[in-house]
Amino acid sequence: MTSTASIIDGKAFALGLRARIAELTADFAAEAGRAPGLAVVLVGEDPASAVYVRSKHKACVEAGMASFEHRLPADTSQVELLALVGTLNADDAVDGILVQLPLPAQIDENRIIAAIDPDKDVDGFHPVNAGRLATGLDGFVPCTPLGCLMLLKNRLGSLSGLDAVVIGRSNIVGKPMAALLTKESCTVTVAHSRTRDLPAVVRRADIVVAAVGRADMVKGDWIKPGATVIDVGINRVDGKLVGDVDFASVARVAGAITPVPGGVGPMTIAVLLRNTLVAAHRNAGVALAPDAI
Ligand SMILES: Nc1nc(=O)c2c([nH]1)NC[C@@H]1CN(c3ccc(C(=O)N[C@@H](CCC(=O)O)C(=O)O)cc3)C=[N+]21
Ligand SMILES: [Mg+2]
Repeated sequence: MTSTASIIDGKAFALGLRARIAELTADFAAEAGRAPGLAVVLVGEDPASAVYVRSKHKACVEAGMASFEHRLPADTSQVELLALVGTLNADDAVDGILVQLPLPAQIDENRIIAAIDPDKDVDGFHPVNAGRLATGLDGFVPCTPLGCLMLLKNRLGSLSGLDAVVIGRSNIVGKPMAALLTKESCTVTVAHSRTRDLPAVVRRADIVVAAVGRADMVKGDWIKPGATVIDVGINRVDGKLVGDVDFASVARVAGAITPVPGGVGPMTIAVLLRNTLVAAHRNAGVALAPDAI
């Protein structure tokens, strides 16, 4: 007999979150006399990046936030981009700054991230925010892992004591995801390209978060029956979007699974709005209840 996993509808969850954020945005605007503002910087013409930037802009406007888009040519120098970041850091209408990655080869991404005011770093990529997360201080948490955590808590309630395996160790997803799950009292394993017998490691997990960037890598026979599987992958194969998880085989074994598209991706954008709203409250000195979102 084959069972079928529940589908975790990230798109629906994200829409609910965005509606709640829109309400809180209106409250903020009434109190502060201005809308929260997000600046998004896109360097070059990468079509996938242009699509993401457009959906971020649309989500911002729908939530009642101000969206400032800056499109720079592909041959922009590092000095020019640093100057723009400096201008945005100093602009009181800008609560959050997002510089779309990847950047062209002549620009050092780490230099740009380090130049963003940590208190406007709504991506949570600045080393100060990574350090705050690692040490349990308030700061900005990267949008994708925080979105994954929200889906997990919505599905499972308490995560305390669960075995979690994060596949991938990037600064953007794997490392912050592991930190968040550790904070939730999971027993966390970070697996990666050098992990020996990855299927055996994944088979121990109650929670699997796949963030490796390899289409359909995680197979059904790696999954403990009933496990919750979060697929962070966004791979384009023959013009189609596919995750890091082989959905067909894993859905027969898992208890719940996120689809691609419609799973983690929409949560990333909703959390970006959430972080921008939090930044606006901090920058304007307006209180926001800790459990408001
Ligand atoms: N500084 C920076 N911050 C980012 O957060 C950032 C970035 N750079 N560079 C690129 C990645 C990628 N990313 C996604 C956002 C939304 C979807 C999303 O909404 N995906 C939809 C489908 C989109 C489609 O069909 O192409 C879904 O999964 O259902 C995906 C990916 C944010 N990123
Ligand atoms: Mg992000």
